[in-house]
Amino acid sequence: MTDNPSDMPSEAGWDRSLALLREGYTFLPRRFRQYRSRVFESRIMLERSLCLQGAEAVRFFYQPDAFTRKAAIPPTTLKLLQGRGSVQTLDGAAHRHRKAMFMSLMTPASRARLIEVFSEEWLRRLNRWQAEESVQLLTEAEDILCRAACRWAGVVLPEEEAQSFGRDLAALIEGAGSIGPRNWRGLMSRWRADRRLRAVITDIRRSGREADTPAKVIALHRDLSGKLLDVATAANELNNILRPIVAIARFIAFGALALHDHPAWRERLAKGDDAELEAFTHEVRRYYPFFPAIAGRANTPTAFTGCPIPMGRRVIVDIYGSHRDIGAWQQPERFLPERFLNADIPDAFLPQGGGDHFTGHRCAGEWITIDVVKAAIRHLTTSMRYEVPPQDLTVSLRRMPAKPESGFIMSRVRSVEAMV
Ligand code: HEM
Repeated sequence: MTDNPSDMPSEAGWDRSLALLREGYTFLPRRFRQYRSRVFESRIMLERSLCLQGAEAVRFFYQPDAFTRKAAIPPTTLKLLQGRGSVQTLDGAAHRHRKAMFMSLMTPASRARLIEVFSEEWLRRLNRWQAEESVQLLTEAEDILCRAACRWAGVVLPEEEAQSFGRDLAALIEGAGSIGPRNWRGLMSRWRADRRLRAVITDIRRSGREADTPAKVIALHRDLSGKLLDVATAANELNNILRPIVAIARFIAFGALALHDHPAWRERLAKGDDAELEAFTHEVRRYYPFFPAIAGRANTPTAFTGCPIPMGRRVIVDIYGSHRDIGAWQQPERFLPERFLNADIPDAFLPQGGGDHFTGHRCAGEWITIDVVKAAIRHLTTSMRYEVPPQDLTVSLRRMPAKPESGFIMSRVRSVEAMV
């Protein structure tokens, strides 16, 4: 392990961005292994960047106010994900103030309401699935989640627009980890989604709608100087709760894959033990690849295990590799939900960031994600029966964001209710 600056491995030569795109989730872990170090320097996205892995790196990176997310990721990725002027691009008091607004949408009652509409949409769709020969879970879950998210947030969509809006939000996620056509499609979707959501914000402000929906909370939020957010920023923040809810479809598809690969767990979960369901959900978020890494820039000069980090230096924390780190996990290559039963959650677990939800940049929607994945797994194990026909269920580590290749196809879907 590297403990002093002179030992820090450094990749000399050319920029490694193309290698990163080619190697996907394996880019960082491969180099940590090769250098036998939890820190190395490389030139990525045209800039010297320090790459870190493991529990100590997570604790270091998530020290309060240590790293800004400003200009830390390429503009094309930022545009498809959090967007300019979003909570993620803020720091200090301005960040905490905006983050408090997001966290006010994450109360137990608000989360329960989302799960209620999610389950209604799922069961409605289940009726339709019974008439189909087969369905693809990933795209179906994206559509269900878009409808549920809009109902929960108070974004009213005519039926004929609901599906295309869901597709646009899904295209933002699909395009974020790539260059070329997938990214361009995402940019077009971004333009359409922005236009639609700006109209929603303007309408709420004009009509002064009564119900306290998340969309209204965002539309009427005031910054620290008491001013409403400009319409584009408010629409962007509304997108920042809708799009990531649609993104949960990936964890649902991975959850279905895990049930398929581990039938003993399907039986265990059908008994409805909440602690087991939660452990299974955490293991799905650990085991399967989603966000590969988190990037930030040092707010002040600092050092990691003796390696100096000048102010402004980009630091990249490896999520996928930290989830497979043998220093933090026993048998990390195996899918073992038991590891989360009656055990503290290790610091090296950061599928949605680390640190504090309220004061740091940790994902505002982590609790919602856990709730939704649990609800979906509950439906897959108790509300329905289905077959898994032959298909390509491989998960390519070169494709970001990853997914089961076939999107997880289910056939002969039957509602348990219809069977009794
Ligand atoms: C689908 C699963 C999700 C994944 C994998 C995910 C992942 C992440 C990650 C890695 C971060 C960055 C943390 C950092 O910069 O340190 C983040 C931030 C964020 N996420 Fe999520 N997220 C998910 C779902 C959600 C949901 C459902 C919502 C809202 C309903 C949400 C809203 C946000 C917001 C607002 C931020 C910015 C927080 C800040 O900068 O303070 N995410 N998420």
